[in-house]
Amino acid sequence: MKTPIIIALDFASKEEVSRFLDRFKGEKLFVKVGMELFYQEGPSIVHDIKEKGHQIFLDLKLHDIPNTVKSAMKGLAKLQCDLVNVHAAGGQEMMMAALEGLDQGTQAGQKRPFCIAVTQLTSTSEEQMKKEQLIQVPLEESVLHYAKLTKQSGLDGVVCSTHEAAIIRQALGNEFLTVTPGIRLKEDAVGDQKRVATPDDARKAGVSYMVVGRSITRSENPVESYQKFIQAWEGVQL
Ligand SMILES: O=c1ccn([C@@H]2O[C@H](COP(=O)(O)O)[C@@H](O)[C@H]2O)c(=O)[nH]1
Repeated sequence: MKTPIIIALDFASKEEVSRFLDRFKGEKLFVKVGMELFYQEGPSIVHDIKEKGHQIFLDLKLHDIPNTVKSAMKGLAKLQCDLVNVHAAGGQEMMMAALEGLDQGTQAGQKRPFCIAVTQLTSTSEEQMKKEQLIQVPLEESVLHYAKLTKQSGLDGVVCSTHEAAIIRQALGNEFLTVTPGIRLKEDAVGDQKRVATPDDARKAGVSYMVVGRSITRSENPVESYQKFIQAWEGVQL
């Protein structure tokens, strides 16, 4: 079975990443490199992690004018990650430009990375969205709207919370990826996340991948915590 978990490597240095990955003793993982790590270490961190045989989601959430996003994606394609992303709020023209950049930057014989779009961040509540973004529809409707726009733009899926994953699959099909952060075991601290769910909820909603960060990376025993998440996904009572 493919791993249902993407581990968010929210570390500040490659040494911390190395120490963390070494604990898994060669097990092949799907990991996420986000802004914190990429801005500290640059593209070499992607090469280092790929060399160890792990799959990579490069989570830089591009959001700029179409021409800038296209050029940035052309460069990022050369890193040969498995998954990259943009913000759907950047609009259809920007998302299409992201794909064009990826196509142009992908070398012959290589596979273009999957490209997904962030709908509403899992740290955003409906109340915040209405007050701060002035979007006066239910949050689920806003997420579904962005997901439809993402699909129309030709992208491969979205980042959303587990709570919206089932309606997105229903509307846009099982092939359209739903990648869901905000995953916690019942006993875990929620922190800054607003739309959280358990691995069991995520499996029932049919999500493609769960993203888990601090519950694994800040755990005293990350390997054991990772296994707990897999078991919880499989419906094992912990
Ligand atoms: O809507 C989003 C988009 C991305 N993220 C990222 O996922 C992880 C979650 O980490 P936790 O420690 O499990 O909360 C983090 O890297 C975020 O940048 C997200 O949380 N929500």
